[in-house]
Amino acid sequence: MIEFHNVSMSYQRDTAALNDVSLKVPKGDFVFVTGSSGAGKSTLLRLIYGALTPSKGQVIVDGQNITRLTRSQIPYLRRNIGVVFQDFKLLPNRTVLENVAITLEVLGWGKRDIGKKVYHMLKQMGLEHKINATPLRLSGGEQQRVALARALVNDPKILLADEPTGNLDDENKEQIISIFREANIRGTTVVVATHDRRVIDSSHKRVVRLESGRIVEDSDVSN
Ligand SMILES: Nc1ncnc2c1ncn2[C@@H]1O[C@H](COP(=O)(O)OP(=O)(O)OP(=O)(O)O)[C@@H](O)[C@H]1O
Repeated sequence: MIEFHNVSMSYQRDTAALNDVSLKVPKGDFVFVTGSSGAGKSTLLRLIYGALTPSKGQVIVDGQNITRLTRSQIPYLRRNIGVVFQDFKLLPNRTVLENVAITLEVLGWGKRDIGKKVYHMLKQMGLEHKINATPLRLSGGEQQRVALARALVNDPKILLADEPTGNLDDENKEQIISIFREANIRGTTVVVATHDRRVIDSSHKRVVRLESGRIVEDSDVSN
């Protein structure tokens, strides 16, 4: 589903954010990417959804070499990828319902189907009573669940999440991780960047550890 072949990425000359990274994430896998601040976790995720192109090497996502995609092809790649950003990136002046509906509007869904699907998704997230609230009136955990609902509402092939449990308490963390697990059981390939040791240890999933832009540990023996 996701393949990195000798990928290097430099934002500035002479400093590599990723250095000769090779990695395979098969369809249906669940992987934590960990490492200290600045290790390259966000860079690795950005390369998967085509926000960056590698300075060297190839990135293959869902059979497509993203290095070769034109700018106009990137939105088509992203239709299959749900992304949860470190800072949520919710639209502050839109309601919870509108924030989640955007994913389906972009895909051209009809209004009635959007309403049904979004309500169902928000109910699953325990947010049905907040559909008309705006994000600033929500707690951090609730905002995170709205961001997750937006990323998952179209059942994407891939879910990418950057530090999704950052400022959450244990109860909220557990809730977020179980949403990832359920999406994974439904067939979504999940890649989560986190430095949260407790979340990783309690999940018993594959762990890829980066240090200074290189993979220094991969718990998957087949890689
Ligand atoms: N937009 C940018 N311009 C220049 N350098 C950048 C940029 N984004 C990241 N970097 C550098 O690339 C390296 C990897 O950064 P990245 O954000 O991928 O790390 P990270 O592991 O996600 O860190 P964190 O846990 O703090 O989010 C760091 O040295 C960082 O300073």
